[in-house]
Amino acid sequence: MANSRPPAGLTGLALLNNSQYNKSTAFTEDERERFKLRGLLPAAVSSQRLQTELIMENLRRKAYDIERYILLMALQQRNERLFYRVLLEYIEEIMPLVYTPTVGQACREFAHIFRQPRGFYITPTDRGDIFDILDNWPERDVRMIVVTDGERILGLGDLGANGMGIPIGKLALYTAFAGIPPAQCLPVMLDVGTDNQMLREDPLYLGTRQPRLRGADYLALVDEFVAAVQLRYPRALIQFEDFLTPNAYTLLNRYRNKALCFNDDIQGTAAVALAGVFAACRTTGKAFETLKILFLGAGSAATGIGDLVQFALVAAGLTPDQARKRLWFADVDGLLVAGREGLAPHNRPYAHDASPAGVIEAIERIKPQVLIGATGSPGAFGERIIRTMASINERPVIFALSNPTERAECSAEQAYRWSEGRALFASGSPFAPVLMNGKTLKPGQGNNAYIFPGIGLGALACQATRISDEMFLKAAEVLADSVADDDLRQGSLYPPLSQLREVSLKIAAAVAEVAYRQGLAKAADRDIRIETIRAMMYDPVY
Ligand SMILES: O=C([O-])CC(=O)C(=O)O
Ligand SMILES: [Mg+2]
Repeated sequence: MANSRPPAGLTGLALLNNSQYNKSTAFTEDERERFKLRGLLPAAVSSQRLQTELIMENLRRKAYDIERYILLMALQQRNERLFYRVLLEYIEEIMPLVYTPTVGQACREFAHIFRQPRGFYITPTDRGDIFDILDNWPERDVRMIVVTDGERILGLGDLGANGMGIPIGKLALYTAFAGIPPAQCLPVMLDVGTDNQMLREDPLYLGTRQPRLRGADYLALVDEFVAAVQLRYPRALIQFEDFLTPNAYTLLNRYRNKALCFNDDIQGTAAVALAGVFAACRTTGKAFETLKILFLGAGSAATGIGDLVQFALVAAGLTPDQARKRLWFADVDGLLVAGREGLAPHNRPYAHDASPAGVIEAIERIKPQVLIGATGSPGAFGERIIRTMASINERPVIFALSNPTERAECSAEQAYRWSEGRALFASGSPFAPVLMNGKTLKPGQGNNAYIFPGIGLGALACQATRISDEMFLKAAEVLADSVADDDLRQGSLYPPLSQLREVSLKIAAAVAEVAYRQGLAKAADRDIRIETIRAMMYDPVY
């Protein structure tokens, strides 16, 4: 879908200041005449190609990634199509700047690098008015909403209203990889306060300067938000992002059967991890249903993966009980076993009858083929843990999923070094290839960016009414099947980022198919071929 001509009457400086239609120096002679731009631009007529190179030249001149982030956000504010063109053409270089890891730093410093508002902010004082104030948003056809309350931003903790960088970054990926038009995307910050004292004391902090709203008042605010969205934007999909675990589960369970929504950290991360496990089976030759998996971390990402793996094991023929018994969880205090005090509800199904054990002892006892970290705790995979995994597995599968890079459980280099290059390693944030014994090993990026754009696109394409577990399982299968044998040989369990748009399309078509099969699709036209969906996608070319 090419972005069309400016609406009648949008001319002159107003056109140059409109990020959706601005082409800046690339307006042709003819357009300059028609749109009253003569005199407002230097004489040379540029092209989007040349402008792309200009952006890259300026970007590479900067000394810090945070400066590059600021440059790219400014570009997004003034020339949307150029921003997305740059992102798509230089994806390996740009994605780590607008997404993890740099977006993590951008959130930390959000108030200090603030230039212009973007997205929609809701505070406790808006109680009772949310439907009305949503009318202030200029777009009438919002389809994709990413909302956070900032309490668990990546592995960085409570960043309050600074967390707005995350919905903005996720939606940029929705447009780039799923072709959701920017005008249909809405980033939302539920600014219910922060318990991060340092932020509240920062004079530049831009959020509500009060302790977090909790309990019934919190739920009432989120209820009102979801209801207001359903009324204002009945076709919109709500993606919950970076909520702290208890709220993440509470909200998912509260709305999943009432609204078109999902939680990316629970369900998106689960599907990307499951896809990595499927792909690893292709390398190791082990049957998926014979695997045992140990999770380090007992938050929403870890148990989200556990729940989807269990679902997949049952789909592969195991009973729920047999499936659960293959999955073990540990945290800093060791194995989560039955009878341990203070177990959260989402952990209980996986707290098996066993004696307590530290992580190393647990690995020796359980002999898992797969170790998955979602702890937010850097260095959680120390040398002994990796070596123990490597001593019991020819090809140990090691996922260090915490973000950003500085929070990863171990680095790619460590996983390879401590396993003599045998580990099948993936991480949530990018790591550079590693040279080991003359062979280049390319770690894959096991990030939910491989999943959520396709889920969203598929759901919107068929006007899904709900997002189901089957959709995530299917997405994981499609993603695993998209990994080329060559990539597997180099150690990557995921396709290269450059294939994200194609992968998202394949996932979207598969998700729409599942939706029809499950009676969860409203669109009358059942023509869900990839080409039909491709034709709906936003194309940032002028
Ligand atoms: O944003 C990312 O890179 C992945 C993610 O959802 C998280 O770490 O919370
Ligand atoms: Mg997240």
